[in-house]
Amino acid sequence: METFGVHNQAIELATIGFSDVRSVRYNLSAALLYEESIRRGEAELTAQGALRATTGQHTGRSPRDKFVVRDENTDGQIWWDNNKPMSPEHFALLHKDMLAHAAGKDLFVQDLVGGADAGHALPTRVVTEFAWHSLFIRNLLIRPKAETLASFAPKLTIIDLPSFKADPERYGCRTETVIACDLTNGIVLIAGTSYAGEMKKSVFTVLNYLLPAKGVMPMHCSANVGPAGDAAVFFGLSGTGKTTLSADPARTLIGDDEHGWGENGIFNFEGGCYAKTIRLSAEAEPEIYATTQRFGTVLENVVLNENREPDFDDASLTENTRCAYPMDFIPNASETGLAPHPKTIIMLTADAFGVMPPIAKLTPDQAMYHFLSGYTAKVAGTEKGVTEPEATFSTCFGAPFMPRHPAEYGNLLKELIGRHGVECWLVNTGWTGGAYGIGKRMPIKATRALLTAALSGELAKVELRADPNFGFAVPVAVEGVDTGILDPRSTWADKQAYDAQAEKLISMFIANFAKFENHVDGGVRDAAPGIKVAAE
Ligand SMILES: Nc1ncnc2c1ncn2[C@@H]1O[C@H](COP(=O)(O)OP(=O)(O)O)[C@@H](O)[C@H]1O
Ligand SMILES: C=C(OP(=O)(O)O)C(=O)O
Ligand SMILES: [Mn+2]
Repeated sequence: METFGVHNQAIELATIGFSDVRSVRYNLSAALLYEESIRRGEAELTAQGALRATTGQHTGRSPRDKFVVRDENTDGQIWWDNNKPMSPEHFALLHKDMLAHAAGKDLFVQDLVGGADAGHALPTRVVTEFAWHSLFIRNLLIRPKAETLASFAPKLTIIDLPSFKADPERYGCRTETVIACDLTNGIVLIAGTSYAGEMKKSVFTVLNYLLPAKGVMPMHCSANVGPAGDAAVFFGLSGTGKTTLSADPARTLIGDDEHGWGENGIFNFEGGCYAKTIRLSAEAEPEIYATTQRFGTVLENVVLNENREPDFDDASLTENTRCAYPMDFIPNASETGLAPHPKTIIMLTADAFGVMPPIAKLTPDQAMYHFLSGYTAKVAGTEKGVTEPEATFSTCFGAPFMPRHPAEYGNLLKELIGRHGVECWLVNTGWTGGAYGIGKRMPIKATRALLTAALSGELAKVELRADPNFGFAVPVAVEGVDTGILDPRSTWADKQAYDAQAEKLISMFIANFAKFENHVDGGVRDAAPGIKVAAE
């Protein structure tokens, strides 16, 4: 077996079961990974110097193909209603067959870290079949200092072999795609998908399992910090604006997707960002746009024209086009990934029903209600004639990544919000002036202006009114923002249609929350929508 690159000789791949691999390239830099990716025909250079790859059939995550090994350690810890169990025997067989599948192949290894707080860091080794996956994960996670690589000791190993097709009969999985997590031994196996996001969200899943046991709250959120040390976190499901809104020239970016909240404040799990690029505009998102026009960034499923220039309006491969870049490609990004205890929590939702106001102040009970609900709405987007949005309730704003019961995360968050006196806001980045199909998406400019006012403390001083459906407090007027958009009902031409839509959304919230009723106290139950109206 030929090996290249600096690494810990004591834990070469040969020592962890890869006996017949042809070559292993450890910790290659971006330039070398570009050369390897292009030479192998995995990816192409863009006109501006980014590296572009496509992923074939899978252009997003495969949550239904994700499994957690059920053993005596995990059995009592995992929320099995939300996680699919895999037997240790099935996992061992899958592991063995994947090791055998690697025979004769050239593999790539990156030794990286998940978790910027040294006290909670998870050294992670990522073994990939594709050179471009090696660059992706090198961009996304924290790169340890070069001089530490020779003694690197991973606590998590990810084996990512997209060309391995899993046999459901043999491994107890669902399709030929599988993401199998052995939380006890720190091994994640990824097969049958080339979507690079699976790797980063696997690290997140493992940290979401490990950290609550240490009293640290893991969060599916972006984070930034103002000049006065006023940190903010932005919870939200995919597409709600975590990445877009955390890139703010007036604030230092901490991270765009995954953070922990521990005794010293908040810390990024990652060392890079993974932004959506569909219809990306230089005007609305200048910092993110700039990352796509340079060496080092990975473009995933972005269509290139004949001059190899990206066409961000082309959704022919997927709506979920992406770019992946290290943190320092964003000007004003933190070098440490650390920030003080947050002053503000923003819960983002993209309400395609157009019912929710663009911003609302939440009491701690309302914050807990909305955290456990995890509401957003999906739009069909590409399907013609589909005007009806689909509600999604994903608890903790990230159910696919949460191995433990939501009450564990909820209780941790509640305690931290109380202890640090955190202000909470709900922000709707979705539709205004009608539901999807009739109204339009909230202008990014308006959302940014409202966030700036909330984060500066200015919004806490303005007059607030209670939303008749949800009970939370909505600003009546905000300087620099069109007053009309603050009251969603007033933006609808047809008020009866608004009321009917609101009623529908409320009943979905109530039906969804039934499973949490016995896990929360009366205050949180009373934060449900509709209740206030009925009582008055
Ligand atoms: N008002 C808005 N706020 C935030 N994003 C918006 C808004 N309007 C449109 N968008 C678009 O929605 C998408 C939000 O995606 P992103 O920030 O990547 O979400 P997340 O990181 O939460 O998955 C981006 O493509 C952005 O351009
Ligand atoms: C990487 C992802 O996260 P997000 O969409 O929240 O940015 C994903 O869902 O694949
Ligand atoms: Mn994101």
